[in-house]
Amino acid sequence: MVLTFPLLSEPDVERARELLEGAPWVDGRATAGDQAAQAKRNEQVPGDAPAARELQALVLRALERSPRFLAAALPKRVFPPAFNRYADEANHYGPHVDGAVRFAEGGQRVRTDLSCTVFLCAPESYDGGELVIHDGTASQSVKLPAGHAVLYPGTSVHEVRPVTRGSRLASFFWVESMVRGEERRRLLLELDDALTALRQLHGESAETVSLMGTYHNLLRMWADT
Ligand SMILES: O=C(O)CCC(=O)C(=O)O
Ligand SMILES: [Fe+2]
Repeated sequence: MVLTFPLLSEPDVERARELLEGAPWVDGRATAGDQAAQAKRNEQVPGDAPAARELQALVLRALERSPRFLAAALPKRVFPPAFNRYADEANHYGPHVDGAVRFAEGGQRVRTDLSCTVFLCAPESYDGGELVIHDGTASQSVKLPAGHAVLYPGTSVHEVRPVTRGSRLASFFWVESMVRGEERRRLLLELDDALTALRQLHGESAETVSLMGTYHNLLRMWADT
């Protein structure tokens, strides 16, 4: 499932762009595995740079307050958000898969059940730069307004198309979910969404309480906390 949703406020996006303008940038290949490094031509901010630290906190705060993210990802651990730029010669990331387990600073391991990109530039300000997610036989091309996020299966082959004008700034990170398995997460999200819609239509009732119980009992059965 590929899900898009607004995440960062306008002031957050502005602050992010301001910090990234003055941040140090290094070759993105430094953090890629062998296959991905061959496909990767972008730049990233080192994770320990002060700008990255402030921005990580900004993105994590927004994630904690996003009902859509919480309902879809059912997060157990979030890898510290990283920041990338595609422009000029370092302008694309060819088809690749993300490593199944990422090692964060301090030795924490995060299984990459879900991948997320938060777009930080207005789509009109650059050409190209679509994130293309290949899911079996179907492909989905995603280019979102500044501050919007896309959450997609960590299992997918994906790529960032060349940026041919301007530059594309983004935050990207991975999420280990409490619920293992895309299908289970999708069922829970569908149930959650249907329940919210039912409540809006008819208010709370014995039936919505009962369905709410079913949701939590499924989550209790599947969650690994
Ligand atoms: O820039 C993006 O949207 C995705 C980055 C990516 O796929 C990666 O760093 O593994
Ligand atoms: Fe990737």
